[in-house]
Amino acid sequence: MPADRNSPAEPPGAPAELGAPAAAETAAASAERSRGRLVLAGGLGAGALGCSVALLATSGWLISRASQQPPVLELAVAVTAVRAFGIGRGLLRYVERLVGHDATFRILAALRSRVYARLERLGPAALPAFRRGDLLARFVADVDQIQDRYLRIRLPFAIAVVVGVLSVLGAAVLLPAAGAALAVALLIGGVVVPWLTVRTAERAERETVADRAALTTSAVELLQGAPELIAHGAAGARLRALDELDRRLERSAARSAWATGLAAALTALATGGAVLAALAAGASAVEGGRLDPVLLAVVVLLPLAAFETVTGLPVAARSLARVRESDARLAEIVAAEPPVTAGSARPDGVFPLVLSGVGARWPGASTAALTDVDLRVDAGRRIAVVGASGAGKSTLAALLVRFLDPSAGTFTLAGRPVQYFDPDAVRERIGWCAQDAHLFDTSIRDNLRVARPEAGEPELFAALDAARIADWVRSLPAGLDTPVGERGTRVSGGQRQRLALARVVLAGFPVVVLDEPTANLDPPTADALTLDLLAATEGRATVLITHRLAGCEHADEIVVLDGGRIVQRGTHDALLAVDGPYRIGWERERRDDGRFPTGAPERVGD
Ligand SMILES: Nc1ncnc2c1ncn2[C@@H]1O[C@H](COP(=O)(O)OP(=O)(O)OP(=O)(O)O)[C@@H](O)[C@H]1O
Repeated sequence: MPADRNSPAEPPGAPAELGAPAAAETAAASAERSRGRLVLAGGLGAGALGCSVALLATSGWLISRASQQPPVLELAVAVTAVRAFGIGRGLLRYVERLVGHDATFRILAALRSRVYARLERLGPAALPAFRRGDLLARFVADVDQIQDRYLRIRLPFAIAVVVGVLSVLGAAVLLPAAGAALAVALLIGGVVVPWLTVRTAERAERETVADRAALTTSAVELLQGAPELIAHGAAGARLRALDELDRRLERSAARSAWATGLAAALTALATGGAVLAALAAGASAVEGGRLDPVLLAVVVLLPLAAFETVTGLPVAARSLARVRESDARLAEIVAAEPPVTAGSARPDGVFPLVLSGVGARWPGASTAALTDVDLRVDAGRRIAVVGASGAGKSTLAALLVRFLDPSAGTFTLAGRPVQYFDPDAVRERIGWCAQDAHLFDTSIRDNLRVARPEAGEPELFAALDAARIADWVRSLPAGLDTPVGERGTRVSGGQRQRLALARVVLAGFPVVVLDEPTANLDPPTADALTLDLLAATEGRATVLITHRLAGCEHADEIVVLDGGRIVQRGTHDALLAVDGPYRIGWERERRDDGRFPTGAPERVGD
C-alpha cells in the first residue's frame, strides 16, 4: 500500500487480524471452538468400527462353537453380544455422522464468515485482483473443500489408529504371529498405500482444484457476457474454450481416479495377505495345540473386519492435496492487503468533512488517480464534482465512502483523521448512490429495506415520492412487491436509478455521494433525474459527481477535475464568467443537446 501521510501512527482499535493470517489458521481457530464435538465424533466413530470388529470376531466364535453343539446357555452371551454389536455399530455410526457433520459445518460456517469479512474489507478497490467467478469458486468450493480435512482426513485417521491398535492387540492376545501379521498389513494399508496415493495423485488433485476454479470463472463470465457474445457471434469460440477446460478437468479427475483405483487394489491385496497369513499362522497353531480350534475363525475373520478401518484412508489422503490447494487459495484472500486502514472508533459527527492536499492511487496502479485535492463539506452544502471521463471523479467518491485510503494529504471528519474510524461506521453517515446502482433480485420493498430493514410502508412511499417514482410503483399491480429481476433487469435504467435514490433517501445519511447517477440515461431523462436528485437530497450535504453540467447551477460549489487535479472551482455564475473548462463544457453541452429532439422529460419512472 502506498505511504500514507494521513495515517495516524496507530489507529485505535485497528483489528489485529489485519496481519494476514493464513487460511489454515483461520480454519484452525474455528476448529478450536468445535474441538469437543470433533473428539466426541472420533470416539463415536471408533466405537462404531470397534463394534464392527467385535461383531465379526464374536460371530466367528459363535458359529465355530455352535458347530460343536454345546448347551444353548453357553452361547447365550455371545448371541446377545452379536445383537448388541450389530445394533451398536449402526447406532454409533449414525450419531457419529450427526456429531461429525455438525462440528464440521460449524467450522465451515465460521470460516465462511471470516472469508466473507475479509472480502468485505477488500471490496471494492482490492477485489478486481481476483476474477468474479474465481472469487465465487474460492468462497464456495474452496471453503467446502476444507470440510474434508475434518470429515475425511483427521477423523478417519484418528479412528483407524485407535481401532487398528486395539484389533492388533486383540489378535496378538489370541495368537502373537497373527497380531504381527495384522500389524504389518494394517501399516501397509493405512500408511504405505495412502502415502503412495498422495504421491501419485498430488499433482492431479492440485490441477483438479485449479481446473474447477477456471471452469467456474469461465462459466460465470460466459453467462454474464452471453448477450454481447451472441450479438458478436463470439459465443461459439467461448463455448469451445469452456469445453476444453471441461475436458482438462475430466483428464485430471481421471488421473486422480486412477490413483484411487490403484489404492483400492493394493488395500484389497493387503487384506487378502493379512487373512492368508492369519490362516496359515492359525492353522499351524491349532495343529501345535497353541490355539483353541474354535478361535481359529476369530483369528482369520479379525483382519477382514480390522481392514474396514483403513479402506477409506487412501481416498482421505488423496483429498489432502485438494485441501492444501484450497487452503492456499483461501490464504491468498486472507493475505490480500485491505485498501483502507480501519480503526474501530465511531464518528459522532462528520462535519466538517475536509480533504486537504489529498492524493489517491488504486491498488496496483502505477500513477495517482487524484493529486492535491482540497474539499470541504459542511452540513447541507451541495457540491458538484465535474470533469471528463477518467478525470478522477469516481476515485473521489471511493475516497469519501472509504473504499480507498488517501495516499497523500489528510482526510478528516469533525477534525479527526478518518483512519481512526471503522469504515462501516463512516459509511453509515456518508451514503453512496453508485453509477450503476445494484438492485437485488427481489421485490421493490426488499430492495428499499436494504437501507432500513424496519421501514414501514409510509416511509417507503415517502422515499419513493422524494425520488419521484411513487406514482409508478402505485400503478403496478403488485405495487411494492413487484420483483425487479436479477440486477434490476425488469425495470428501466432510469427506474433503477430512482429506486436506488429512494434507497439512499430512506437511509437518511447526513452526507450523500451521488456518483454519476445519470450516466447511462439520455440527456432529457438525465437532467430531470439530476433535478429530482437535488430536490430529494435537499438539506443534506451532497456531493454530486457528474459528467453533465446541467443541474450544476443548483450547487453551492462546483469543482472541476482534470487529470486527477482540481483545475477550477466556484459557483456556476462565477465559473461561467471566466474563460475556462467549465464555460467551454457548459457551452458545448448546450450546443450538443440542441442537436437532439427535445421533449418534455418524463418525471415519473421515465
Ligand atoms: N477500481 C480501480 N482500479 C484501478 N484503477 C482505477 C479504478 N477505478 C478507476 N481507476 C483509474 O483511476 C483513474 C480515474 O478514474 P475514475 O473512474 O475516478 O474517473 P472518472 O472521472 O470517474 O471517469 P468516468 O466518468 O469515466 O467514470 C483512471 O485512470 C482509472 O483507470
